[in-house]
Amino acid sequence: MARDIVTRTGAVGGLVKAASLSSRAYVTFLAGNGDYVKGVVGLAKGLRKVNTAYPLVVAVLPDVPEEHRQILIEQGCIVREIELVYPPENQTQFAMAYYVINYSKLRIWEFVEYSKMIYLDGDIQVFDNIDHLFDLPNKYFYAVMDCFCEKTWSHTPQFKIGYCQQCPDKVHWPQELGSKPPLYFNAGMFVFEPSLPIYRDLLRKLKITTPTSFAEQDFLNMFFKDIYKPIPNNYNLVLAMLWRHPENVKLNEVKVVHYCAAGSKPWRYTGEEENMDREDIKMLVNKWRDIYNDETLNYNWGPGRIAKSTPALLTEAGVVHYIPAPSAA
Ligand SMILES: O=c1ccn([C@@H]2O[C@H](COP(=O)(O)OP(=O)(O)O)[C@@H](O)[C@H]2O)c(=O)[nH]1
Ligand SMILES: OC[C@H]1O[C@H](O[C@@H]2[C@@H](O)[C@H](O)[C@@H](O)[C@H](O)[C@@H]2O)[C@H](O)[C@@H](O)[C@H]1O
Ligand SMILES: [Mn+2]
Repeated sequence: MARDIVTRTGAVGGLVKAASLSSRAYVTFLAGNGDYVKGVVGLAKGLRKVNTAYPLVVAVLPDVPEEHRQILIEQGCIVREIELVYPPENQTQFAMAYYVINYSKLRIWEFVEYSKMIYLDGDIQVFDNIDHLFDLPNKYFYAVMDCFCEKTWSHTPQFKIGYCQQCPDKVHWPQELGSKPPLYFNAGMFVFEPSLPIYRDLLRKLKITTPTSFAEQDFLNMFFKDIYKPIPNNYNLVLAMLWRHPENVKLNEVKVVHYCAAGSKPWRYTGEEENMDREDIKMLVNKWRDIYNDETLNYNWGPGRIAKSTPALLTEAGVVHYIPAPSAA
């Protein structure tokens, strides 16, 4: 492939193009001026801890303040501003009101300077190296299957009859409901190839698609249903799996944890919500915090210049804001 490009577009252009075609990166998404920036800092440090060979790109909406962008740059992230993507006018009750901003995740298909990317939500942590996923065959969309058993799914036929793709033999899909729903992925983590034609097709189709409760996750499932390939739960442990399908979880083999259950965001965890007093949840929250607070995982800018510590987690006196001073070096 790279050789073809060099002959077609001349040596220099071709080499540059070939180089970019082989470039890979992790990418996450950050919106607002709230505390999700801590999630992204934790993710950056977690990827460093597992010695990934690839950078972390952060797609930020315009409302992410300069102070937060600086914190991310300080931690070695590549910060790229993206524009908001509005869903079509709708009366949809999203499962979470703020899901409306999640459509902006679609902008990452425009990052064509990368040949392959792994998208990770800001509330995800990577505890084992997953760089090998970049070598999965191209032209497919890889992600972990979601679970339909949380009450966030109570509006769906699956939930109402107790059907879940995580245990398809427990409650069979009844004929009278028509064909079984296609395999459905959690959009907190996926392996994809940026592409302008796909990007344009996504935005064009979004304009004519009625939004539904899981916002861009539902839309991405519709859009990629013909090329979606499930990967093992170990690559995106949706926390609810621990109490909904414990038989499908081997905690010591889990590589990626997705803190998406209500009350589980480690940077604001109090332990008060349902299931949050479980020992496995407490262990996973502490694992995330250990990485977040580990100063040795701060970005190393070279001799004598290590990134300063990250914004402190909630302290008794409330959040301690950290504003990185411009470096002397
Ligand atoms: O105020 C917000 C809400 C969401 N997000 C981003 O959007 C992703 C999806 O939202 P969330 O993870 O909360 O959804 P869940 O996976 O819990 O349903 C987050 O991980 C962040 O990357 C953000 O940056 N700021
Ligand atoms: O905007 C829709 C969101 O939908 C997904 O979260 C949901 C979903 O996984 C449900 O199945 C769970 O029950 C629920 O807890 C969880 O929040 C993605 O994680 C997130 O990135 C984002 O796409
Ligand atoms: Mn999430």
